[in-house]
Amino acid sequence: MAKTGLFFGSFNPIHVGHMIIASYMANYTDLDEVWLVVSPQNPLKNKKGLGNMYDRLEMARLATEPAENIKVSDIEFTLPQPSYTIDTLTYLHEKYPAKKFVLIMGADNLVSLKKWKNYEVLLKDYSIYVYPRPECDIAGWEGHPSITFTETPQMEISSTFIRKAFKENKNIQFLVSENVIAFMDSKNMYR
Ligand SMILES: Nc1ncnc2c1ncn2[C@@H]1O[C@H](COP(=O)(O)OP(=O)(O)OP(=O)(O)O)[C@@H](O)[C@H]1O
Ligand SMILES: O=C(O)c1ccc[n+]([C@@H]2O[C@H](COP(=O)([O-])O)[C@@H](O)[C@H]2O)c1
Repeated sequence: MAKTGLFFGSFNPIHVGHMIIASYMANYTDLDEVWLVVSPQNPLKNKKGLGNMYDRLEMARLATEPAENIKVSDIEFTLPQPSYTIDTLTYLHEKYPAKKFVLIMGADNLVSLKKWKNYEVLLKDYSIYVYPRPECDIAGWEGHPSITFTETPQMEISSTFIRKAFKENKNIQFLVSENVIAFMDSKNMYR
């Protein structure tokens, strides 16, 4: 059964930090592929400054185009908003019965997982691959049967940083793919 890792995010825009994680999970774990699931709106985040979801999807597609085992998904675009991960997983499970879905998340998300909708069901029914984030205390989660801690390399960068830098006309050449920068320019995004 194909094992597919799901990496959820706003990707506003996608940056090298996201790409390192997707690439590590797709090539250095037992996952066969990774899907970047573009969230129309994160249930715990403010909508202000959020780029159009189709533009965010296109940027994620452009950035991952060269990687055969990384794909992008717009599955949450048609589901009720804000998108709760458990609802998306349930939907995907029904739509793709031949795939085994694994949730990918940062240690920062693990710390707040108990605030997520139906997190007990999520932990009971799905495996979660966790990548490290600085200063995140994962105490209490060690040895949990559904959780695998990975040694994903870390790159401290955020989309917020990228949007600000781009607005100020600073160089983001090695932080965002060239074709994504061209797309942001052509659409006059984040200015
Ligand atoms: N540099 C990074 N290293 C590891 N994980 C990251 C990094 N940046 C973001 N993530 C994680 O990737 C997922 C998707 O991120 P998201 O699209 O919300 O980006 P972000 O860079 O945190 O955005 P923003 O700055 O707009 O809040 C989240 O779980 C987030 O914690
Ligand atoms: O399901 C939930 O209750 C829930 C609560 C917060 C976040 N999420 C998911 O986690 C993803 C990453 O969140 P964040 O805050 O680290 O960007 C986000 O895109 C959502 O899909 C999900």
